[in-house]
Formats: sequence, structure tokens, C-alpha cells
Amino acid sequence: MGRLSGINVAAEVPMFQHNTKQAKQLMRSAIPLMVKLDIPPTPYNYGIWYEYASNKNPKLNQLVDRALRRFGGLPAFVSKELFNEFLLPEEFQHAHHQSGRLKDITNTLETETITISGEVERFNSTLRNSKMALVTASENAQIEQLTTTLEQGVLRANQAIKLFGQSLKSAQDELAALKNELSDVKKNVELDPITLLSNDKGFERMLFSLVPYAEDDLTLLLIDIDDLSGVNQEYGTKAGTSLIRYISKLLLRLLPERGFLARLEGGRFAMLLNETELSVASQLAESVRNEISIQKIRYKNTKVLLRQVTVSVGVATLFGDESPKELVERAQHYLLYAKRSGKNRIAHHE
Ligand SMILES: Nc1nc2c(ncn2[C@@H]2O[C@H](COP(=O)(O)OP(=O)(O)OP(=O)(O)O)[C@@H](O)[C@H]2O)c(=O)[nH]1
Repeated sequence: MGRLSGINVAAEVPMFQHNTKQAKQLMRSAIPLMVKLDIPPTPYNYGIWYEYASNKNPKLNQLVDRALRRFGGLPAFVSKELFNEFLLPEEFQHAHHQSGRLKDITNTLETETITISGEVERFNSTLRNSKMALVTASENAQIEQLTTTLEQGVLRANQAIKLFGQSLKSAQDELAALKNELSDVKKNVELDPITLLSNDKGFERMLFSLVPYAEDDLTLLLIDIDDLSGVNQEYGTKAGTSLIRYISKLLLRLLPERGFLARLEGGRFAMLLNETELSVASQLAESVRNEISIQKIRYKNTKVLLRQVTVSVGVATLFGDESPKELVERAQHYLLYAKRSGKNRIAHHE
């Protein structure tokens, strides 16, 4: 059931896209290779040697072979680089790239800070020397000379401060841009591309942010399209996907003002209702179920009218000190109960 038990970066990594049997075979080839070459069993190395054993990526294999020839093994920094280049999903690579930019900004600011400190120190020493010289200066020419020295010092210090101010300003702009990009990346990582709703990661984040503040009135509805695999078989997967999109729009329309909706996987949606007790949430679940069951849905590409579409709903309201995981498990339990009781129904605790 679902992928709700923890944010799983590995699930996105290409090496995990094989089926279990293939994966076991590949791991059986990868591990002896690692043992033979005395490669430390780090996560990076497991990833790389798994990919190496799959022989799917000639470029990676070429680079690994070259590193083995050159270093007689795979140094940690090489495996990290290879992992980042070949195995890390795009959004994480992006984050990697951003950390590089952040490093550039701090390097620049560090250099500029050293420069300005030197300039300020030099100006201080000019001030000290001028002060001492003023005690003994009696002639106009001496005083004029001192004035010129001070003037030049002020000018130089002023220029350094101006340059530093410009660097600070550009660092500030760059940081603001980075922050925006990061928030875009985060949104994309948490977005379901089919419905443009939050995905399971977005749901998990929202749930974890709500639970600590919720009393006994945070309710979760798990809404699952009945027999989606049958719809796929009868009308084609494109029609099935189009149905998922249709249901997502309908659910959005029925979503209460402060509710939250996510698509978890397949035809399953999570609706989170804050400050909503069980009786109110169950009524909503019932009207969602009813509204969907009376829809006449036509697949727009073929104009075919789909057979009746229904959903089953599991409803759970947070108990005392229940954890987010326990709440989800209870909602799943009720959803399963609704499915086993014949589908097109809702189920919740008494
Ligand atoms: N068209 C389409 N199908 C999907 C998508 N994601 C998952 N599926 C399919 O949805 C189906 C879900 O199947 P099950 O979880 O067995 O559920 P079901 O057929 O809806 O049956 P019940 O939930 O027991 O009513 C699977 O066949 C998946 O392949 C998608 O994005 N589009």
C-alpha cells in the first residue's frame, strides 16, 4: 500500500527501476566485484557498482574502468562525483549545482572581506601616523603634506567600502534568486505531473506539519477510484489517466476552503481536513462518493461514455497522541474495509 512510510530518495534513482528479480541478480554480480576490488560498502559505491553490473550506461562503466586503472580502486571523491553525475535525479543535481553557487558567493565575500579589512587597517595606520606627525608639525608645508596623505587614505578606504557594498548587494541578489529557485525545485519535487496536485511527498510534508498542532479534529480521507485497472483494460490507460485527472478536478471542487488534496499513486487521493471532526468529514466523504457515482463521464478522445465510476473512501480522525504514520495506516485500514465490503462506499471508526 502506497509509499507513505518515509521520503524515499532511492525510489527515484534509476537503479531502483528494475524489478525485484533483476535487482537481486544485479546485486549478486555487483557485490563480488566490490569485494574483489576492496571497494568500501558505502551507499555511493553500492549505487555505482549496481549500475556498473547492469552495464546500462557505457559512459559510467568507461569512467569506472579508467578510475580503476589510474587509482587501483575507486576513491571516495570519484564515486561521489560519479554518483552525482549518473545516478542522482535531476532535481537533486540541481540542488547540487545550487550548493556550488552558494560556495562561489561565500568565496567571493570572503576575499572581499579580507580586502576591505586590509584597507581599513591601512587607513587606521595612516590616521595613527598622521596624528603623531601633527604633534610635531609646525610648518605649513608639513601640514599640507599630511592633509594630502589623509585625503588619499579617505579616498582609498571609501572606494574599498563602495566595492564591498556592491559585492554585498550582488550577493544579496544572488541569494534571493537562489532562494526562489530552491522553492521552485521543492514545489516540482512535490508535484504530481498528471493532476498538478501535491504528490505523496507533498502530502507527507503537509501531514507532518499539521499533526503536532492538531487536536482530535484533523481528519484524513483516503479516496480511491474503484477498479482503475479495469478502466485501463476496457478503455485504455490514456482514458484511465484522463479519468484520474477528471476525478482530481471534481475533488478540488468539493474540497472545503481550508482542506488539502494530494494524489498519492494510481487512483488514490488524500484529503486532509483540519479542524473537522469525524461526523462532518464522514458527511463530506459520503457526498464525494455520491457525487462521483452519479457522473456521466465521457472520454474526450474517443467520445466513449465510461461505465459508472465509483470510489471507496477510508476516513480517520486523529486520536490523542497518534503519529502521522498511524493515522495514515488507520485510514488505509478503513479504505481496505470499504473495498472488501463491495466498493462504492465509505468506512470509518465508530
Ligand atoms: N491510467 C493510469 N493507470 C494508472 C496510473 N497509475 C497507476 N495506474 C494503474 O492503476 C491500477 C491500480 O490498480 P489497483 O491498485 O489494483 O486498484 P484497482 O484496479 O483500482 O482496484 P481496487 O482499488 O481494488 O478497486 C494499476 O493497474 C496501475 O497500473 C496512471 O497514472 N494512469
